[in-house]
Amino acid sequence: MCNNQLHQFLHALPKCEHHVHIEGTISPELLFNLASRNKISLPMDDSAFESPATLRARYDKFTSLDDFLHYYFIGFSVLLEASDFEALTYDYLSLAYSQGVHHAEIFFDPQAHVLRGVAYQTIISGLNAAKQRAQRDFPKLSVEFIPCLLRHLPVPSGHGMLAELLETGHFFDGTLVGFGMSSTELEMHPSLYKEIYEAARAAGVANLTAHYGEEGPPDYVKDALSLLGVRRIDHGRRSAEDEELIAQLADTGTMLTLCPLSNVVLKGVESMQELPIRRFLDANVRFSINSDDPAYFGGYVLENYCAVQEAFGLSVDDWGKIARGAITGSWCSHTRKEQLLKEVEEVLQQWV
Ligand code: HPA
Ligand SMILES: [Zn+2]
Repeated sequence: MCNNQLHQFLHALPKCEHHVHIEGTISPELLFNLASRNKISLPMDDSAFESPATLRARYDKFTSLDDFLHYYFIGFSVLLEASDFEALTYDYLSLAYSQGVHHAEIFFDPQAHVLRGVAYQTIISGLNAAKQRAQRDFPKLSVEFIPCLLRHLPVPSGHGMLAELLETGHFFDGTLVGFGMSSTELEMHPSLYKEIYEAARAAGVANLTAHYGEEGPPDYVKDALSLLGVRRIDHGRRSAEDEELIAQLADTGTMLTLCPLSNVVLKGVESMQELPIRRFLDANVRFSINSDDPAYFGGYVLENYCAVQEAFGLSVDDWGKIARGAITGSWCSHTRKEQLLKEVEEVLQQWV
């Protein structure tokens, strides 16, 4: 945990999380428990799966996004029942709330679950049950869900998943707040997904996002904006390498959902200090700070805030700018944004 004198302030500051994969919140202990309860066999030929301790030790040695994804997809194959998704989501929400998260937009990967025989309805009923329980228990918390397409699967499978999601009507009844895309990035150019995003837009899904600029070059971010019509970029870290793109992001108010600990653990950067946090702040690029896959990357939202503070020594004014930007970039109602902004201003006033 952060020893910096601003730790208490960062804890108290109402935070928005826009980039957490619910499947990335499974601890090694829970993973082994669920594997045993649901009779899912873990790979016998990988010594990392000998015990929770050996698995956790393997997480310290990730070499890249794809190296992590290999473990992430095996890890979430232990989720079977709606109650598994409910418990995972409720536990994440209670931990996030204890760290001062007041608005959470949670990713999940329906395509991979459906392909291994877990119905979309099973997943969503678990997520919804957790949301209802959390909103009852944590009155200052709002929760939204965003399904992500997976780029390592064939493009036609993505078309099929979008069609299934559209048929449920869940984009228009408050169940799903937007539509995203994740998984492997290099060589997965946005042009491959143009028709899928066009179909989503044509059906009336306005809140579109995609993971780009995590490992891929700034051109992927530019092309995601122009070809896919995304309103937000998940990660977007490498946008800082292109001055024109920085200006475009600032002018359009496009939010980047940065994941600092994730970038360090997956070796996108050698150290936290290499992240373009100061550059984005100075250029008025809106961003939020997020945990991505907290069970794998050594920290939830507050640990990410503290790590950024340790590396950059930001001021209360800087954090005010980050907090307001994250609220403005959230996918919630105008009224909810006003509430969140009020809560942030109350905390900021105590610290000026
Ligand atoms: O950081 C990520 N990047 C891409 N796909 C992912 N799926 C879970 N986490 C990630
Ligand atoms: Zn992610």
